[in-house]
Amino acid sequence: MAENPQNAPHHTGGGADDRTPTVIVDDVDIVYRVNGTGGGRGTATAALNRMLRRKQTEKASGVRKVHAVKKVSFVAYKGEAIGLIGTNGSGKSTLLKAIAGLLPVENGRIYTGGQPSLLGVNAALMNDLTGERNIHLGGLAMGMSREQVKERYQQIVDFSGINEKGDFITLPMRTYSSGMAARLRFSIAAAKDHDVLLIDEALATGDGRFRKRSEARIRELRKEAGTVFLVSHNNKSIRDTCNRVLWLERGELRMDGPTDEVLKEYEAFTGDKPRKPAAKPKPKETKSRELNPQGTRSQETRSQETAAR
Ligand SMILES: Nc1ncnc2c1ncn2[C@@H]1O[C@H](COP(=O)(O)OP(=O)(O)OP(=O)(O)O)[C@@H](O)[C@H]1O
Repeated sequence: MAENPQNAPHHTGGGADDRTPTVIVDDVDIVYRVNGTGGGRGTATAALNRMLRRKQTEKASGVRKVHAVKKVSFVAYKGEAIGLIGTNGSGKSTLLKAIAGLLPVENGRIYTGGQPSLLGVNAALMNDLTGERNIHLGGLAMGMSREQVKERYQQIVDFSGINEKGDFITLPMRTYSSGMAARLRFSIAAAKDHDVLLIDEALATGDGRFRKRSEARIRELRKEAGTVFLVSHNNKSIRDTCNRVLWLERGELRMDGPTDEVLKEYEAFTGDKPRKPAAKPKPKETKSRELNPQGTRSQETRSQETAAR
């Protein structure tokens, strides 16, 4: 990597002693452009005007910008498993895609050491091909040799658990449930040792047993000196697998640090678990209500109020 990691902001997470950086995200903005949000049509004169006034072209032709990631900076190191959390639409998947090189950045730079692999619930496998063929093609697409794929084939099938309920691996993927397909995708990706593995909600679709297996594999991948990024709304999965958490909110990096510290703040923010136990309600005071940061009452406050009635 060309950039000097000293220039990048310091983070409080950690665990890796050798501190070899694998991903550097330096002051990155990512902007989507959505076409066709304006009037769209118009007269030939209006079209000519748009062409002549280039500065106004985007607005006039109905292109709307969505600023999905704003001035985000961090450095990821070998051996780290980093959870990306944040409420819906906060920019987690967008940032992951940009690290994978699938989205351009508007400003700033992303440097990666090694090849990042994005494993998402939408990762492309061929629906009309059997699970077996998809394992072969997926393995080759990730850069494994034919021999390596052959060698690991059975391990992938066993890990996925696809054949636990019958010989499904020789059936086309379109006959799989969404959970089965997600398991196969994860199993293919996890068969390879990755420099940087990016996982987007893949664990959400598997059942409890599969999730445990996957979490164990993520820990293994960390030990094998890779870096794992995990986007998830399941705080338990993040707690069990990650040593560091980045919290994005409205596209901005709100917190970066050790898992427990960040999750504690995040849970207080979302109202999942209030930071402090709520004070005992005074029976006659019905007007004052504890609000969480979104302005909604927390579950606990509500049940205390109900109990007080
Ligand atoms: N293809 C797209 N075109 C335009 N805007 C998009 C596109 N994809 C995402 N966005 C917008 O970018 C912002 C961030 O979206 P993103 O999917 O990265 O959030 P997220 O944190 O992964 O959300 P979730 O937890 O719901 O999956 C949102 O405002 C979303 O509407």
